[in-house]
This record gives sequence, structure tokens and C-alpha cells, in this order.
Amino acid sequence: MSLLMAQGPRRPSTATSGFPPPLSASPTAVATPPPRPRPAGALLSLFQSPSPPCPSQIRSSASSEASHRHEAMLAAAPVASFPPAVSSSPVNKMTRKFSGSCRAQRVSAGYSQLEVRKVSYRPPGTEQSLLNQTSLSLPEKSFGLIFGRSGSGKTTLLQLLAGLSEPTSGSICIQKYDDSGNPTGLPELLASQRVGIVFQFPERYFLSDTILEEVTFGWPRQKADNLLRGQLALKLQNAMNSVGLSTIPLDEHPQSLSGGFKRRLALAIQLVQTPDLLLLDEPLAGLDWKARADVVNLLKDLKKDHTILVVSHDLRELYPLVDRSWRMEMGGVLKEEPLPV
Ligand SMILES: Nc1ncnc2c1ncn2[C@@H]1O[C@H](COP(=O)(O)OP(=O)(O)OP(=O)(O)O)[C@@H](O)[C@H]1O
Repeated sequence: MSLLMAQGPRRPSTATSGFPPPLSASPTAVATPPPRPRPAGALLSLFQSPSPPCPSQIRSSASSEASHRHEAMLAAAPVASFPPAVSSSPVNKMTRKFSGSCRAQRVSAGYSQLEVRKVSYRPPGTEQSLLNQTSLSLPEKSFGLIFGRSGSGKTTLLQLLAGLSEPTSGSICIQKYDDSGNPTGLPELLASQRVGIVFQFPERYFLSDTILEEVTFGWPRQKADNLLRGQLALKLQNAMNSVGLSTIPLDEHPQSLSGGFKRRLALAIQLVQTPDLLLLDEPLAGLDWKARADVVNLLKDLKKDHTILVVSHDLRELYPLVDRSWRMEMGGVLKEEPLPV
């Protein structure tokens, strides 16, 4: 699984004390003129001009801003090699898979669903199984919720789905069906690269000094990888748009965001890889009522294009989004049942 898909392992934080002030007030920022905040939309603007700027143009624009922080930002963003115009980019073709016409095609050609088949899990070196013959199925672009008592095994199941541990027995796969509900072809094992996971309290894993560094963490830095970085920047722009963060200043400290916006940022980092399955562990935990409502609305939007499986105790708030739900009983036994709200 790539570093962008999972939140760890991460490099040690370079921050030394608390949250730095905004760049404009920072002693490291050049006094005159103050650096212009770079909104998230700037990521893509590097690629969207009719004739893409040459690297030296970008570098000279950076130096005119006279901010070494911004130069660092540009070092993180693609600088030397540019994909073709957006309309013909292979990345753009990939991202267009969610357009209306494509979706209509997929519906008429059947559907696919995540299937967890009789999965059991016993951690290596232990005697007790944490999951026992767990099964569930979740059709694409639907929202599933697992609830149950603390310690019953919910997070353990998410970790298996994300490929962070291997089932002791059973399988986790994607099965395609035709319009009549008959399986078409063999099931495919779920590849961990196709899964995004946002752990509980994801903001605790933010280690960078700027939002840009946080969202581009783990990107290749070699010159030879510039094309890949360009593709990642396009995907990141889409991800930031889809979580409503396209206008946030990228040079702010990630911890300066509100609670709800931090969760949005964690989701955007996962969405860069356009995962088939998005796993969220307690997405509302620790947020105030306003941020909770904000995240619920965001999940409602994301549900239109993504398959989402959530572990949560916040049943009442998530109820309107839920298509399928399961109770995890102590001992790792999963039973499909309606939410008790
Ligand atoms: N690697 C491990 N080795 C042994 N026991 C483990 C391991 N990982 C988790 N457990 C135990 O497995 C049980 C299930 O843990 P898990 O975190 O999956 O529960 P949960 O339902 O997500 O709980 P919560 O709602 O509190 O997050 C717990 O008793 C936990 O201590």
C-alpha cells in the first residue's frame, strides 16, 4: 500500500513547538511584499494554462514571490515536466470514469460488490481469534456501517480490508454481477492499493508544517518521476475539490484548520488514489456538533461516487446515509441488522 493510501508509517515531524503562526506573520516570511497565500486551486493551475509554463517560468514566478517557503512548495509540486492539455490527459480519462455517461454504461453492464467471505483472524503468536467467520457484501457506491461494542473487532476488520493484516482464513474480494444478479467471471482479490483508510483521529498523524507538504507527502521527488507527479497533482486537485477544500491556503499549517476541515483533508489524502473502497474508523469522533454535521454532509456527497464502509458509534447521525448495517458481537461475529435508532 502506498504511503498516500495509509496514514503510516510517516516520517518524524519537523515541527518543534506547537503550531506556527500563519506564514504572513512568520519571521521566516520575507517582509515585503508578503507572500501571496497559494490556494489549493493553484495545484492544478500549474497544468491548466493553454501553453503550459516552462519550468523556468514557474521558478521565476516563485522567486518573484520572494518566499523560500513557496519555493519549497513548488519543489513539492511538479516543476519540470507537464502532462498534455487536461482534456487529453490519461489521468483525466481516469477521473472521468465517474461522468454520467460512464456511470449509465456501468449500470446497464451490471455491478460489482465487495464481498468478505467467512473471514477469520487470529493475530500471529496468539491463541484467540479476533474475527470468526465474518461475512458481508457491499455493492459499489453504497454506504455500509458496522457498529457494536468496544473491543468486538470492528477496527480489526477494517485493517484486514485495508490489507494491513492478512486473514487467517476466508477471502476478501470484488465480485461482478450482471443485471440479473448472476456472478460474471471469477471474484478478484481486493488489492490494498484500491483501498483508502482513514483511521480514528487522523489529524493526530498530520506531521508536516504546511498543508501542501502534508498532501504531497510520499510523492516521488526524482526528476524522472515528474510525469507521475503531474498526474498526482491532477488527482489531488480533484480530491481537494471533492472534499470542498479547493480554496484553502496550502501554506497554512494543517493543525490550523478547524476540526471538520482536518477530517476533510484526511479524506482528500486518501481520495488521491481514487480508491474503490473507502474505509472510515469513527469519522465523527471528537468533533463538535457543527463539524459533525459538516462531515456527515461531506460523506453524503462522497457516497455518490464511492463505496464507503464506516465503523462508528454515531448511529443516529449517520443513519440517513446507511444502505447496509451490521452489528459486530464480542468475539468478532458479524450479523447484518438494521441500525437500532
Ligand atoms: N494484534 C493484536 N493482538 C491481540 N489482540 C488484539 C490485537 N489487535 C487487537 N486486539 C484485541 O482485539 C479486540 C478487538 O479490537 P478492535 O480494536 O478491533 O475492537 P473495536 O471493536 O474496533 O473496538 P473500539 O470500538 O473500542 O475501537 C480487542 O480486545 C483488542 O484488544
